[in-house]
Order: sequence, then structure tokens, then C-alpha cells
Amino acid sequence: MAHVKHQKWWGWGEEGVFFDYRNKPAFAPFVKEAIGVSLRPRQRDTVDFATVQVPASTASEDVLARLRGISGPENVSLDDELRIVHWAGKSVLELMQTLRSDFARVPDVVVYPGSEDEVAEILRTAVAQDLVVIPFGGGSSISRSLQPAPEETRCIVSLDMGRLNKVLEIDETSGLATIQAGVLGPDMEDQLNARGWTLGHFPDSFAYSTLGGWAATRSSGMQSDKYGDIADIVRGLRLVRPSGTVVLRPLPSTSTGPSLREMVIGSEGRLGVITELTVHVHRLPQEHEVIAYMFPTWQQALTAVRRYTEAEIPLTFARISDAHETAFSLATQKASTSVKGKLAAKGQDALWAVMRRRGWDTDAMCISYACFEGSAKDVAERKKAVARIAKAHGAVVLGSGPGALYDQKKFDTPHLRDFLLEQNTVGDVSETAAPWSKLTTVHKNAYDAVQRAYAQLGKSGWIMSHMSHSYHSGACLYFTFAYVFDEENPYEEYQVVKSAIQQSFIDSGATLSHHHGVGVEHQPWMEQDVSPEGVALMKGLFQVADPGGNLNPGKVVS
Ligand SMILES: Cc1cc2nc3c(=O)[nH]c(=O)nc-3n(C[C@H](O)[C@H](O)[C@H](O)COP(=O)(O)OP(=O)(O)OC[C@H]3O[C@@H](n4cnc5c(N)ncnc54)[C@H](O)[C@@H]3O)c2cc1C
Repeated sequence: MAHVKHQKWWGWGEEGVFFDYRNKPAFAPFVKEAIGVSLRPRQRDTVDFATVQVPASTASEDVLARLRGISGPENVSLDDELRIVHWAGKSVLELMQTLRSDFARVPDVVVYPGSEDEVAEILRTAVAQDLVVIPFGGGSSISRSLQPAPEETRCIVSLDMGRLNKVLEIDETSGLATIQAGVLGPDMEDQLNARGWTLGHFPDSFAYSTLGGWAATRSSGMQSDKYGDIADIVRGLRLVRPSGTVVLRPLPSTSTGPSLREMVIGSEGRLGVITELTVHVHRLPQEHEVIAYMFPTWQQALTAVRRYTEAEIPLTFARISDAHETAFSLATQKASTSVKGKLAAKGQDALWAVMRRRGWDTDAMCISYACFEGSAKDVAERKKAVARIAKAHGAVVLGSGPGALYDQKKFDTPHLRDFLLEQNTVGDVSETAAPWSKLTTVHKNAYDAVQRAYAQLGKSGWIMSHMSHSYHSGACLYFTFAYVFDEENPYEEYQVVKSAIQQSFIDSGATLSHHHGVGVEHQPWMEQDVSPEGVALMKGLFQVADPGGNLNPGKVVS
């Protein structure tokens, strides 16, 4: 079988890697206060696959013979565990469905093509045999853009791009790299870094998502302030369709009609399969430093970050945790075991005392981070400029210690969701973007909407948020919510909470998603987001591009 890395079938990441709260002494009391749950130590190290009931494959011998003829028998699999790995992404709803064997429909066969020609041949076969093809990158979708429609009766092929994982070429003069779409984040960065380059695209899902998946979902990485969103990074691409291949050459800019490149970015497999992309790459920075700041209030922090943008200070990222998320971050700090760590903890206590003497409400404080990259001189100048603005808005500069800590643990948090599910607790996210002038309202309205949803369900839940991804005209707000779910009725009550927050985004002038795409999860708000006429135009495009509905049907709009 193809040597392609996969995540656990039942959760986030690889087997053997977990969230552990026992070395974080403040975490259990924090959770008890926030949502009333008394944490139990983790019992689930893995889940026995024998506990799962997998629907039988409906792939016919004829279809299997054709697929084996194209990619080789060793790259075509009917294995039940692989079919479950490929049946969905990693949204909390999908994780719940997986753990409960709630599979309406799963891929009948998984194919690992080894070349663009094979992809083209598979798509032609799909149209001729009326199969459904769902391209699969890292399987980290959080908007249900991989799940087959429950009512699908045709044979479903999951097209895993994992063998197409090479950096093919670097044009060092132009800062462009041509890369195969199925490469996972770390494998791609290893290949680029070895030659002194980086893409600079680091979504929280970096370790388990692919370049092609990022493009197909309009992804954004945590360093997008400097490197851009994937839509800015991708300059050229190859999109294989049953009828031929769309080739978009890597041009710095072009005025050749409406942008086909933009049309493919975010298409979630509905227009064809992206096999290759040419992307902006950057020289590895000489210096990379993250500095932490503590602001007395959310409003002061938000104004300060807007001022960094107005002052056009080149930052790699700027991020603010609101008061709730700041409390959460402090609760997930590890116990200090080293002398240095114990001194730092004492230093933190002393700092809190100073803040209280200054009249700060320590429950309203917001931690913020800014990342600086470049030469030592550039970094020093930019740090000074940011510190000046931050202090003018009341901040205390905490320095690089907490900043480095943020940098180290930035990819750990997704494991927390699996741990919480074991405690009958949903921990999930919704994110949006809005103009600067609306961010305060969007933030407040999302809090109010979630609290109303919790009240409707008769439960007390948690919400927290951060601001990240700054643009000239606005920024992204990212909300995390958590509550104890009802075992009898988990999906309906999830929809109550999720819908409340999504609707509040739209009603407050924000988008329904900044970087998680649409999939199935976000579709109910598409008309409100891009107008009914906009949705009609998209439907028309997909109808003409894929009249038989063979390419990941039902995603984005249906
Ligand atoms: C814990 C967690 C954290 C996350 N953090 C971020 C974040 O910080 N930023 C962010 O942007 N997203 C984030 N996401 C969402 C997710 O990682 C992104 O949507 C990512 O871009 C998906 O990439 P993938 O390779 O895993 O694609 P998949 O999940 O495998 O597929 C996603 C969609 O793209 C299509 N697709 C995949 N590859 C191709 C291809 N080659 N050609 C055509 N279509 C294709 C699939 O059919 C599907 O519709 C997060 C998700 C989770 C669960």
C-alpha cells in the first residue's frame, strides 16, 4: 500500500500524541469554573477500530479493475480503516459522528495516484462510469468538505493526493517554487528549508494539511500578515478536469479577464483536482522573534494593533487574546520544574501585583503577541516602534519569554478537542473577518449570541476569542466555544450554538468564514454572505463545469 501518512481515524494528529492537563496545575480548576466539568484523567489513548461498524464498499469489480489499471493494485484500497480515515475531516461534529459510527455514506475505495496523468485518467473514468471523486489532502477540513452526501448512491472514490509530495523546482530569481499539491506542510517546509527558503504558511493544522488542500479551501496561516493568505501566495497552478487541464502560468499579475486563479482557490474539489502549484517563497529570515504584551483591556489592545497596521510596521503577525482567552492561556501554562521556570512564575506573580497597584482589573487583561522577522537591525527597529504604540495604549511589554512559549505550543491546542470529547464536552471554533470599524461589535454580538444559545439549551458554556490576521481594512476574529453536550441529542444542540454564532457574524457585517472554507457546514449562510445572485452564479459555474455532479458534489453551494 502507498506510503502516505494519515491521521488517527478517530481524532486529531498521529496515534500517541495527546493533550495532557496533569502538568498544567491551573487547568482543571479553570475548566470546573468555566463549564462546570470535573476533569477525569485521560483514559482514551487510542480507540479500538473493532468497535466501529463500517458500511460495506459498493465498488464493483469492474470499477476496481479500472482504478487498479490506472494507479496499480498497491495504490487502490478497500481497507475499512483507510475508508474511515478518508470519510470526513476533523470538525467536532465529524469526530462525534466517527466515534459513534454514525456513517451515512463513506468512500467505497481510496486511490493514491502517483502522477498528474493518473489523476486525469481517474477523472475521465469517473465521468464515464458515473463515479463520485472526492479529492483528499491531509483530511483536516473543519467545514465538512470531505463528507460524501448521505443520500449518494453512486460509487465514491476518495482521491488521496499524498504521493504527489515533491517540491519540483525553485525559481530563485523570482522567489517562486513549483510544488505538487499533495505535500503535507512539514514535508514541504523541510524541502524548501534545505535550500534556504520558506513558504511562510503555517495554519494551526500545518502538520496535517497539504498545499493543495490549502488552495482548495482558501486557507490562511498564522503568519499571513507578512506572507499573505494562500490566495496571495499561489501565483500559478494546474487543475486537472475530466475534459482537460487548466494551466495557469505563474505571473506576478495579469489582467486577462476575471481571475481563473481566484476561481479555483476555494473551489473545494468541485472544479477538478489541483495537482501542482507555483507559489511565492521567501528566504528564511535571519531573525524570528515573538514578543508578548499585556494590555489592560481588549479595546486598548485592538486599537493598538490597528495603529501598528496604520503605521505600516512590517510584522509577521500580531495577535490579541481577549480576556477569556488570556485566562485560558494562563491556565494551560505548565508547572515550573526548573529553577528558571520557578523564578519566571515568581516574576509573573510580582507583575500581577504591580498591575493591580496600577488599578488594572486583572480579569480584563488581554495578552497580545507580535512577531518580527528580518535582519537584527530591522527587528530591533520594529520592536521599538511596536512597543511605543503598545505602551501608548496602556500595555506592559512582557518580552520574548512568553512570546517564545506561544511559538512553541501553537500547534498543540487541537489535541485538546479530543480530550474534551472524552469528557462529554464540545470544544469548537468559528472564525470570521470584518472591517476594523466593526470588530468591536462583531466580538460583542458573538458573545451575546452564544450566551443566548446556551440559555436556550439550559446550560452554561464558555466562549473566548482572539484577533489575528491583520489587513489594511480589518482583521480576523476567531472564537472558541465549549459546553457539556447531551449524549441523547448532541448534533441538534451543536447546531443551535454554531448557528447562533454564524448568524451573529452575518448580522454584524462580518463574513461567515475567514479561512475555514464553506464545505457543508457553512452553506446555510452563503446567500447572506455573497447575495442570492452570487450563489446563483456559483451554482451555474459548478453546473457547467461538472454537469454529471461527479466532482465532490454538494460542497460550497448545492
Ligand atoms: C484543528 C484545526 C485547525 C485548523 N487551523 C486552520 C488554520 O489555522 N488555517 C486554515 O486555513 N485552516 C485551518 N483549519 C482547516 C483546514 O486545515 C484547512 O481547511 C486546510 O486547508 C485543509 O487542507 P487539507 O490538505 O487537510 O485538505 P482536506 O481536508 O483533505 O480537503 C479539504 C477540501 O479541499 C479539497 N481538496 C484537497 N486537496 C485538493 C486538491 N489537490 N485539489 C482539489 N481539491 C482538493 C477536498 O476535496 C476538500 O473539499 C484547521 C482545521 C483543524 C481541524
